[in-house]
Amino acid sequence: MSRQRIPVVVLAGFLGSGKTTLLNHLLRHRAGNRIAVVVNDFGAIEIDAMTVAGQVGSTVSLGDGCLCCAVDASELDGYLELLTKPSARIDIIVIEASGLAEPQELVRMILAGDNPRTVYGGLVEVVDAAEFDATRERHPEIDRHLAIADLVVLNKTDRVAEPELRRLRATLGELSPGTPAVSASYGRIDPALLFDPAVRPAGEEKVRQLSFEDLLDDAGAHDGDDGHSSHDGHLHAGYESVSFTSRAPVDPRRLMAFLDSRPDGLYRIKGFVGFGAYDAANRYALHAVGRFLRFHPEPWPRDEEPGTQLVLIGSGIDGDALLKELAACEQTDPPEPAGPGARPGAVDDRAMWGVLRYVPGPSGAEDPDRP
Ligand SMILES: Nc1nc2c(ncn2[C@@H]2O[C@H](COP(=O)(O)OP(=O)(O)OP(=O)(O)O)[C@@H](O)[C@H]2O)c(=O)[nH]1
Repeated sequence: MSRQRIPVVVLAGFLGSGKTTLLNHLLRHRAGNRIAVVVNDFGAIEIDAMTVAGQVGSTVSLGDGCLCCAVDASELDGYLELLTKPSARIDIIVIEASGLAEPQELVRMILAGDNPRTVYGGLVEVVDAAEFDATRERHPEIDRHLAIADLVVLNKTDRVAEPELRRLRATLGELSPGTPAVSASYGRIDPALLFDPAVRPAGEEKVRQLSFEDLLDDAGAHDGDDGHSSHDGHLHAGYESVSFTSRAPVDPRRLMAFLDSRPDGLYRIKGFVGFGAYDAANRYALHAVGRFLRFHPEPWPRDEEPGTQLVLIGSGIDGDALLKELAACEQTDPPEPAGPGARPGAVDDRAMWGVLRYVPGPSGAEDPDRP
């Protein structure tokens, strides 16, 4: 089976919105993952959490200044090359955009990069609930950042009363239509929004030292997350996850119609799709984050029966309705035959065109949905 691509997540937000706090939270709750962080300044990152765990092998500091100014695309590619060396065994890369950096530039660089081991993992925009109006006045460009975000984290909700939060959520909904927004205090979002628990070879798990994370997890059983009270919100609050499994082949046109009209709030879709006779040799790894979508065909593993397995994650989504819509994508009729002159039994290739549009080419396809 081919090695999974490493998601590169961009973490953005204005000065003091809580990016570092959120990053530290992810580092402590990384579910066995090795996270590489690319930051301007290590000052506030809990290096202890990384070194005691001994699981974050590679970290790169970009020196002072705005990330986008400091790094051109070829330099960023170089860092990503380093961090994605198989020997580093990194599972996810988080790039913290400095307060003033234009996240759009960074996202473009990642999408334009030609590293076959990475995949865009989404732009997470952290918003300070208490300072949102003032920040918007000083930095109107925040509207632009929100418009291209894949996930909005409305942070510091502990500092704002519920009616005000409702107003903020409504404003975010207008500025970033369709983008899921999760509320948080101290950046405590569920890491499952961004990455999956690591699946490691059995031997490797045995040699893993007791990590800081394990200790925190033990403490968490008594004290609640991060030592804060557990009364102010369960980690899983604010989003929903549903799984779809089917042995029936999926109709490519129907699936594309479903994906093209995927509902507001559906943040991630991941898994594998089988298109039956339309491509019997391959399964298609599906990776969607926000409006970004990719398919990666790969041969079916020898011991695996063809089928489709997808996980959908979002906030404010109707899980049952989504599962019904996916079930309606199953092929009910025999595949359309190819036109006259084709070999007997051949199916109509055109059915797959919509899917193939999202398969990266040899030079790494630009996302058709991005400006
Ligand atoms: N009350 C409250 N304070 C928070 C929350 N999240 C972060 N803070 C505090 O806000 C301050 C700024 O948080 P950081 O995580 O450093 O913010 P940042 O976005 O990384 O800041 P820069 O790196 O300066 O852009 C710190 O003092 C945090 O402890 C929250 O949800 N509630």
